[in-house]
Amino acid sequence: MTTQELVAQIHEKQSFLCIGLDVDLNKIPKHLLDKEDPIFEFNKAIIDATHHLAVAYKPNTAFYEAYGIKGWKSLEKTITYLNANYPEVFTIADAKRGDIGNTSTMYAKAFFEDLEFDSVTVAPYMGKDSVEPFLAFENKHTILLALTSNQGAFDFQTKNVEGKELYKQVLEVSKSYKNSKNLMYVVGATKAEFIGEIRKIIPDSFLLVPGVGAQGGNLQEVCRYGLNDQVGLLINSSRGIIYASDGADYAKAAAEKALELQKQMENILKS
Ligand SMILES: O=C(O)c1cc(=O)[nH]c(=O)n1[C@@H]1O[C@H](COP(=O)(O)O)[C@@H](O)[C@H]1O
Repeated sequence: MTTQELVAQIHEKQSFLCIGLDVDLNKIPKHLLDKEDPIFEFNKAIIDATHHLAVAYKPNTAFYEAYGIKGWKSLEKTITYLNANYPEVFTIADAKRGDIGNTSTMYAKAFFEDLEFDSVTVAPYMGKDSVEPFLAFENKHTILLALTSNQGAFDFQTKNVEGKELYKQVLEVSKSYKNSKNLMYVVGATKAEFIGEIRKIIPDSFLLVPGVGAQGGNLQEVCRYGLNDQVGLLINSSRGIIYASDGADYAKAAAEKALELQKQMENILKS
């Protein structure tokens, strides 16, 4: 998917919501556990109930890999279902990959060619030759971890390296990578006060912002600093939406939570 198509979808739905499909068998409604593929059944119902309110879906691959081959099958069924039924939505494989060049190419093939995701999250730690193999794929997007939502972000990411915080070095240096137009960046909603500085370095890039809902990030504050001419934000909520209810009404309850966020986004876009 091109960035222009993503932006058009945001305007049409008046939403820049990304729903995180982080499916934990201990948290989904008990009646689904009798089904052949409980994870896919859960995802399908959530997607069907929310696709008009969200512009992106982000399965975190850890929640699938944890269940071995069965989990990987559920992931494959989920992305195939999304691409077949809702081709307008932007899909993110939250896999946080990155390795030496030839290995990164294989990771990129796994998520872009085999599973046909639009994007994948990538860790910048191994540098240029670990990121560029992902960027080589046309109309696919590499979402680089810049400033993450967790407390451990302060261990390294905000440390001063040659006169500048490390996350700023990541932003600046990555702009020089080949095909850097295919880059987006992860910035945690819990780090909203940093977004103004981040926008000075990457005014035009899309930011994937996880951490609203369960982690306590504030949507209004993120938007105050993060919105740009083409909106430029994808706000992710996982647990806050998909586990709104653990009863038979789980999909309806998820849609209600998604609607709350979409309404706030619509108001922000109109103001
Ligand atoms: O790359 C991510 O998506 C990510 C980066 C980050 O800094 N913080 C963060 O929470 N995430 C992911 O975003 C999701 C957040 O889930 P909730 O806290 O349940 O909304 C999880 O899949 C996390 O792995």
